[in-house]
Amino acid sequence: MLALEQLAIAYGPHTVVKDITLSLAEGQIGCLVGPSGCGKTTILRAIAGFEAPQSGQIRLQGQAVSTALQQQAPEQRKVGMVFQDFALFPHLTVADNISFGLQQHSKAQKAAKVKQLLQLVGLPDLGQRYIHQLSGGQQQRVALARALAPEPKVLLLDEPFSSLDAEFREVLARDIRKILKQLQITAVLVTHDQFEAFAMADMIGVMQHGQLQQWATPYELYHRPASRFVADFVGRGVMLPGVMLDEQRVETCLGIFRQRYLPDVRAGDHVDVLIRPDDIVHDDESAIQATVADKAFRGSHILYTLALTGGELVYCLALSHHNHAIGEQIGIRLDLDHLVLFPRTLGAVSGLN
Ligand SMILES: Nc1ncnc2c1ncn2[C@@H]1O[C@H](COP(=O)(O)OP(=O)(O)OP(=O)(O)O)[C@@H](O)[C@H]1O
Repeated sequence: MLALEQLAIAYGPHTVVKDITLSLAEGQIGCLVGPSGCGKTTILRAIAGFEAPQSGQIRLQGQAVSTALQQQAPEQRKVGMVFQDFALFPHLTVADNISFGLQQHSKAQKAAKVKQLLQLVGLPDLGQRYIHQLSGGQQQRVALARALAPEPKVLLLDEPFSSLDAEFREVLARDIRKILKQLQITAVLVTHDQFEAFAMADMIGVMQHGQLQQWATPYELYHRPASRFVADFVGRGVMLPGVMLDEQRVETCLGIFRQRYLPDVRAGDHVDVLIRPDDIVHDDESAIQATVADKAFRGSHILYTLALTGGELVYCLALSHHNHAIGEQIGIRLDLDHLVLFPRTLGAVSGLN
């Protein structure tokens, strides 16, 4: 449905998007995450038709719409956009905002469309309100309805939730995902917030310096990060130092772990093993003791920061009835489903994020 093939985009002499290849099937939701300035918005603008490629191409429904030589005009692409600041018209009602892009439709068609979309975004009774009479979340739903009104094939969402409260964002992201899935719309979301990406996306692309580091499902990205950068950027975790005993076994201060297929490592190599908070299990029976250095209450869980006897810090996600005070010693064991490790290179830091 949407394919970016070896896409590069430059502003003057600076190539800010480099060799991006990714694709989404019809109805799939993709998400681009990465540090500020890594090129996420530039990619959205190129898909919408506002930036021309330096090389490579963009295909929509099999047809090349952007190449270095030719550009289909933005209004012919059937691509809708939802922005961070909503960009709604304050002097128009909700209904008029939604029907704004439907100039060629009759009054009755517009009214029917507005009614259907208000229903879809969960605001059936708010058509006659003005924008300032709505909450931030309601405004974002109106912005979504307005973008959906012309029935786009692809919807682009640029940090659509960033002005909303953190706890509310994930809920809205889930709701919007349901709406997009119901309509089978292909969408690309740009966000800084990985939890928003997890809540909404089928596929996530992690970008750094204009390049795509990994394009994978949220599960794969979290459990099988392709690089140290992705491991650091997505989810919490620490890198625990280890030494390879042979090509399949690594020794760490939490024990010896084994896996059959590991990257190119040999006996004696120094590595960093990625440990997620859910890999560390609180176990009173365990001989391995750790000291609670910090704790964060998360409702059903407590996220502990634990100091191991050698001083290394790890996270542990424990059910919240396992309530321990800072300074207390608790038993832990490592429950690794699979090993993610990276060869230790000069300058690599193992630490918390
Ligand atoms: N119109 C422009 N002219 C020149 N350089 C630009 C222009 N727009 C963006 N850039 C540069 O291109 C790079 C990528 O910008 P882009 O807005 O795509 O990043 P981003 O990942 O979306 O960042 P953020 O998360 O901060 O929004 C940045 O270095 C930015 O300064």
